[in-house]
Amino acid sequence: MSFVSVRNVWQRYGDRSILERVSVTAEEGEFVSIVGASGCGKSTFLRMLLAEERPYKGEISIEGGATAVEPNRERGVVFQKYSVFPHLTVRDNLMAAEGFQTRFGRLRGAARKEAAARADQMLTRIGLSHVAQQFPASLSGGMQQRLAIGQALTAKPRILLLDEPFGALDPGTRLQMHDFLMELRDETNMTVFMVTHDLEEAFKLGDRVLVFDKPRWDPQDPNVIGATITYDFDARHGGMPHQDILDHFPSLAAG
Ligand SMILES: Nc1ncnc2c1ncn2[C@@H]1O[C@H](COP(=O)(O)OP(=O)(O)OP(=O)(O)O)[C@@H](O)[C@H]1O
Repeated sequence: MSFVSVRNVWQRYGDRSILERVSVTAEEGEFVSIVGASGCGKSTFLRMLLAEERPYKGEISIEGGATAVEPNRERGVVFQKYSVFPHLTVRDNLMAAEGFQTRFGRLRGAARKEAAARADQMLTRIGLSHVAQQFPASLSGGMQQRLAIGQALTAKPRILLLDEPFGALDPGTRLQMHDFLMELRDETNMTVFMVTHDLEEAFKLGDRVLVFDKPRWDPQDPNVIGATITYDFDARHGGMPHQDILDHFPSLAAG
């Protein structure tokens, strides 16, 4: 039995077909990168893994059970896009992520002190110690992204969903965050699904790279056919280099 199993999943909004016949499995600890043209349903796929929305058709299961009825951190699925709370300071955001791991969602006494120490360590690792007492809205886009990643990672989820997590970062910070993510992944054996528009990043970080694309076009009505997984590349052991993919799928370069 696979850790994550997606079986013949379809999604529609009104009369628009977004995804169709999506089937894929992932083992625990796998890092799955997802690429594809803009608007082809990659974020929709992540939202269904989170159980934020239900598929129109088909089934998604995690460890053999259905995904949660509602987004639920206790199930161990965390989406970096939604993790930051605007009414909490940067430091409290990291503390709050730890709180989700406790049964009652609140840390007390010694546990709180230890969580505070870990939050401070995380602040150093993501380079936000100097803004610990500020609110997220006062941070730059790149800093907000770092906070979201730090917060999602603090929860040590079993499944981490990342939607273009490094998009707003300068190249140096981006490389640092890559290293940081890989370190934490090794420590926790979490399973990661990451959407990115950067093919090089997809192949560098991923064990696999899934390509979402429309298998065919209806020129009369482009909305009638949804996207699906057209390729599932092995990115380890010298899997197909991303340059070759660019040659085959120039549309991916445009993102
Ligand atoms: N709740 C919704 N209701 C109606 N349409 C939606 C909804 N969510 C997404 N869509 C539409 O579904 C399509 C797929 O959106 P989605 O965000 O999943 O694509 P994406 O591949 O992640 O795109 P991008 O790479 O640009 O982020 C888009 O055309 C979007 O406008």
